[in-house]
Amino acid sequence: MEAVTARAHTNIALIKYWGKRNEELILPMNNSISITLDKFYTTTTVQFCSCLNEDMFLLNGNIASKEETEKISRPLNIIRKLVGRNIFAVVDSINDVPTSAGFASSASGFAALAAAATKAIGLDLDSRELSQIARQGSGSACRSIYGGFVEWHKGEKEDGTDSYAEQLLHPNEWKLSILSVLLESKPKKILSREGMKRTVQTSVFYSGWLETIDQDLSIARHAINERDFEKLGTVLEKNALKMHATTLGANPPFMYWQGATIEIMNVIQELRAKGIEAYFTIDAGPNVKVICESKNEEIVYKTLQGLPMVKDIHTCQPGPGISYLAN
Ligand SMILES: O=C(O)C[C@@](O)(CF)CCOP(=O)(O)OP(=O)(O)O
Repeated sequence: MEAVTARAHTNIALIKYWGKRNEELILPMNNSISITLDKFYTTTTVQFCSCLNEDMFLLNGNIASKEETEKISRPLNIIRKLVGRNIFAVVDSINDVPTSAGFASSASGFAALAAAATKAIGLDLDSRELSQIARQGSGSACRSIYGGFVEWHKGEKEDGTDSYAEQLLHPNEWKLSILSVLLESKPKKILSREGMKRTVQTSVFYSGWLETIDQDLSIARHAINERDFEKLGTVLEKNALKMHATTLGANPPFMYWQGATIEIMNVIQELRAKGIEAYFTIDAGPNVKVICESKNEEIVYKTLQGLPMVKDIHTCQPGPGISYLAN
């Protein structure tokens, strides 16, 4: 069977996915909204062969660990079931996501895998169907199927057939700047999957997260529709702070922030006090992503660049959804 190569880009959540209602099917407790980025992506080539008796996974040129291979076999098993064939594949993934960029490559990785593997086995799925396969690799991956501004619908059904992502706005429609600020920090100990599980199960603040998430989503949708940056920035910063507040109420409590994280948060709020509109968001780690309109990108960059705790800054804009490359 022919090899197929697909590319998918990383995304950054503006309204966070934080908590599952179903761990096995990776179904979220709430909708989330993200921006797919232009700079960082994964390129994945998949080739099925009846000559194989298990999946083989090459990650950045090296044979992947058994654990990493098991992770990619999950979506491949779904694809095999769709076609009713027990056929295995060679998966060759290259992440153009420098670890210094402060982004996880799982979102772009599972989106590229879903796109390449379905085509390689002879399926021709639409984006919504692809997002449901990517979702079962890693939740946030479903959003990377699309470019620009994307919403992941949590769905209500137990089987997850109504939990998929769709595009809210094309990447060329709103040229925001996203600055990923890499800070001097110790490696993070609690991965997002474990962090959100502990939070859902034990956090006294998790009910507050769920009570206000629909309002955050509605504000964000309107802000994106109206290209109202102040409205979007305000809600995304609040949403990130609420997400991280839930971790403090977990048992045992935990915190992704480190000293440098809080220093950057203060710098951004001081910039706003001076009239430079910039907002921050933070995921499951100490690094900060700063969002501003392109007209302010340079002044925000220069403000951050000189700070002692800043190790690296990568500037992105909204980017494309999946694409297929010639082999
Ligand atoms: O991206 C967001 O909405 C917010 C987060 O990045 C954390 F801040 C969660 C990402 O979670 P993910 O890695 O997708 O978890 P999985 O489904 O357990 O693989």
